[in-house]
Amino acid sequence: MAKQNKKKKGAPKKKQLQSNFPTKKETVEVKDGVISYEEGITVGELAEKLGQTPANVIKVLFLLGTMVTINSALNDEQVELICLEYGCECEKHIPVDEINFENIEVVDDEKDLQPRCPVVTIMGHVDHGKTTLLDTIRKSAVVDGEFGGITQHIGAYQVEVNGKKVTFLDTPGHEAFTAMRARGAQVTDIVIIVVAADDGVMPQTKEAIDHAKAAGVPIVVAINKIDKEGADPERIKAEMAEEGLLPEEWGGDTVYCEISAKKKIGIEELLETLTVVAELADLKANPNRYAYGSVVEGKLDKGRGAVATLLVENGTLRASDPIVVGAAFGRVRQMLDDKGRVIKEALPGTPVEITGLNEVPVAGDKFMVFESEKQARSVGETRMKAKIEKDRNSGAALSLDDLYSQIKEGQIIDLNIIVKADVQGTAEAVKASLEKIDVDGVRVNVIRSTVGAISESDVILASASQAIIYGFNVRPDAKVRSKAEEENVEIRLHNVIYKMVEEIETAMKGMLAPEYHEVVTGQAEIRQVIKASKVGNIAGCYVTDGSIKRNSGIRLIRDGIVVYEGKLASLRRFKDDVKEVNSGFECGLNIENYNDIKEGDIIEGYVMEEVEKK
Ligand SMILES: Nc1nc2c(ncn2[C@@H]2O[C@H](COP(=O)(O)OP(=O)(O)OP(=O)(O)O)[C@@H](O)[C@H]2O)c(=O)[nH]1
Repeated sequence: MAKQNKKKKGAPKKKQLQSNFPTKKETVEVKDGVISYEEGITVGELAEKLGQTPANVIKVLFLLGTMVTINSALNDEQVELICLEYGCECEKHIPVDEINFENIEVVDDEKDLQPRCPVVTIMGHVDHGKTTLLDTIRKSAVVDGEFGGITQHIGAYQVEVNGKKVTFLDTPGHEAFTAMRARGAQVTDIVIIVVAADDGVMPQTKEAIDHAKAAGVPIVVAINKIDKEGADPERIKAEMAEEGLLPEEWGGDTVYCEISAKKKIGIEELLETLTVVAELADLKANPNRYAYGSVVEGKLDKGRGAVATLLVENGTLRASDPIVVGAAFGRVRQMLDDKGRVIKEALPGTPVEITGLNEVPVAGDKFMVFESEKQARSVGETRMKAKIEKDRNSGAALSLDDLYSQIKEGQIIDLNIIVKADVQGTAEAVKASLEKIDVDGVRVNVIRSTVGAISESDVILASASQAIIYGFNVRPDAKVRSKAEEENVEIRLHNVIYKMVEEIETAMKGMLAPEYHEVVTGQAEIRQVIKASKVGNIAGCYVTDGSIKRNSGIRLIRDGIVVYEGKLASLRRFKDDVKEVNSGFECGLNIENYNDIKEGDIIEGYVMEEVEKK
């Protein structure tokens, strides 16, 4: 026993981690003259596929300055070079299991399993006290003096009850729960259904019961607001019993706790009950494997880029792990726990916030850690392509300008739209407003509505489905803009929903005749921030694209998000005021009435040009 206690807790070394994928090799269809290979192919294996001796293959690489042996694993570039030498094409094969990792069934050996903490969701009718209960529990967990009581919102948090951890999903209500389940993510182990003692079983209480039952998870009923006058817990029990949740004391098997979330009555008992229910559920996981799990929340952060809250379901997640999350990929750059502390590893049942992904994933997406970054990248890219393919909406679409002429021709037109916004709420609001547009002959299809900067994958999807991209408080960078030009994809940028709707409606009615339209003149990158007492912060910039004009409008962009829109207060080269600075030159500038600039920010200049009426 003593020996066990001494055993170092936490995760084993990387080398000892188990893979999440079955080891059996798939049979791969062989095409003439094309060598199919998988990640980690060795010199010997490739030689055999090419019908060469390993010595020949070793020689090819030797002549290129690389020493290998028969058992060395080759990277993609080396495989390509060798195949080229023998006049063959090569094609990397990624096993289906890896691409569709949602479907793999990981089976752990009983001996590897260790108890893990439960994940709890709180559901119940409006105003019955879900949010108050979540807050009270969160605060109850903060030990005096610990981190000054600071907790950050990452979508989930953990508390400790008698030395055992319990994870709470921080989004009350069953919408989040259902959305996750609809995406195949069942992360909740226990559901607390909150019922107000002075109210009773209401429609959403019933819905919550249905959802919990459908998910097959244990239910704990929290009768809340027992401090209130008119509170009648016995009546609640009777009403809940009618819904099939017979209390233990009445001979059933549902545990009831009487609490006041506001007055902090019965909270400890409720938490203890959760640990007991969790123990009965015998929740276990294997920390000795590569991590996988689900996304609780995804967002685009102004300073940190794509940020995701992940819940580790099995395995151990560690900083710098190569990871695929939904269709995004990257390396876990920074990993924070729910208290905002940087951590190096996260065990099963733990919620963490990570950065380092190339796109923002959505709640319910699955994540999987891979053994190499290259593997993560190829799986991520394949999944992105598949996602684009899936999102692709058939049907002809068009640019806003020629919408009317097509409507006049009497065709029913599909106007495909991709919405990108800085926050989830806006993305949803924009999507909803667009879908409400009602003009004869036009069907508005929002084919993608996500949070994040406008990316190349959006342009590719737009090009494939002839869609228009609408950006809300987000901007394409120069690379994305040139890709859009190349693909003839229209990107329209707005920050007021009704104006966007108006624009589309007028276009539909054939009245789209903008007097002016915006032309981006160029972009500059802030390389240095110089503090000057009189005029505020001066941005030392390098013009990366086009030109920046003294009199133009400007936008300040940070990680693809517009943080400010306004005018320049000055534009200088060395000590002289200038009218324009071209690409490849440095300049100093400051923004009228705005000081919060940072190194790495992008200044985008634009002018309004009159458009000839057609
Ligand atoms: N007296 C009393 N009031 C409570 C208690 N718990 C919550 N309340 C109050 O009830 C109201 C609703 O509580 P919320 O926690 O916002 O309820 P909710 O279920 O999260 O509501 P929605 O987010 O709208 O679904 C608030 O005014 C709370 O202060 C309690 O134990 N006793």
